[in-house]
Amino acid sequence: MTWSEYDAVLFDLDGVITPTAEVHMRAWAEMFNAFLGEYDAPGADTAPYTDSDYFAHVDGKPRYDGVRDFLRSRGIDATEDLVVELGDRKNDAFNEVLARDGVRPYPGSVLLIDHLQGLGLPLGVVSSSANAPAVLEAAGLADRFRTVVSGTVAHELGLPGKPAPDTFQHAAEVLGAEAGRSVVLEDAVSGVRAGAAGDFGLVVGVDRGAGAATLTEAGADVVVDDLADLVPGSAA
Ligand SMILES: O=P(O)(O)OC[C@H]1O[C@@H](O)[C@H](O)[C@@H](O)[C@@H]1O
Repeated sequence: MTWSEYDAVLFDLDGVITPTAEVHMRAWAEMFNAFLGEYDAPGADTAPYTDSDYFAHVDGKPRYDGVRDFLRSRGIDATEDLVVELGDRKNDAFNEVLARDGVRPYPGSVLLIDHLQGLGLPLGVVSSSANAPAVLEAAGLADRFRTVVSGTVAHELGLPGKPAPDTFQHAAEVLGAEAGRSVVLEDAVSGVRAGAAGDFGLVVGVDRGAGAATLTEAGADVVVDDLADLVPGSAA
C-alpha cells in the first residue's frame, strides 16, 4: 500500500472503524422480526428477517432508505408513516445498546488511523448514520477526523445517501482532495458502490460479513479483513 499516492482517506464508520455494524444489525433484526410477526396483508412475504435481508437491503444505507427498501422487497406497502415508525423503533434499540455497552474500536483500524495521521494525511468519516458523532465520541476518536459527514449532515445538505457517491465526494472536497486521489474504506455493498460510482482513487472493501467476492463485484479494488493490513510493515 503506497499511501504517498493519495491526498485524503475517507472512512465509513460502522463496521470499518467500530464494530457497531453488528449492533445496527441486531437492532434491525429485533425490530423487523417483531413487526413481521404481527403483520398480515395479502401478497406480503412475512418470513423471518435474516442477515441476508440486512446485507441485501439495509446495510450501509440511510435509516429510512433501508426500511423502505426492505419493506418493498417483501411486497409490503412502505408508507412514509410506517417507514418512520419502524426506523425510529430501531434507533431506540440501537441507542439503548450504545448507552449500555459503549464502543471499543477495532484495534487494527486505530493502528491505521495512527499511521495515516503520522503521515499527515487528512482523514474524514462518511457514514449514513445520524448516530455517527455519538459513536465516534463513545469510541474516543472524535478528534481524529477533520470532517464527519453523517446522515444528519447529508440530510441538511440535501445529499443523496449511499449507494450514491455524493457524501464521499462532499467529504473529499471539504478535505481539499480530488476524488481520484482519495481512498474510500467501506464494509457495506452500498458504500463500496458509492466509492466505485464516484471514481475514487482506491476503494477498499473491508470484509466483515458481506463476503470478499460480493465486495469485489460491487466495485472494491482490494478487499481486506482488517485495516491493519493496510499499515506497511504491520504483522497483523
Ligand atoms: O444510525 P442510523 O442513522 O439509523 O443509520 C443507519 C445505518 O447506518 C450505517 O452506518 C450502518 O452501516 C447501517 O447498517 C445502518 O442501518
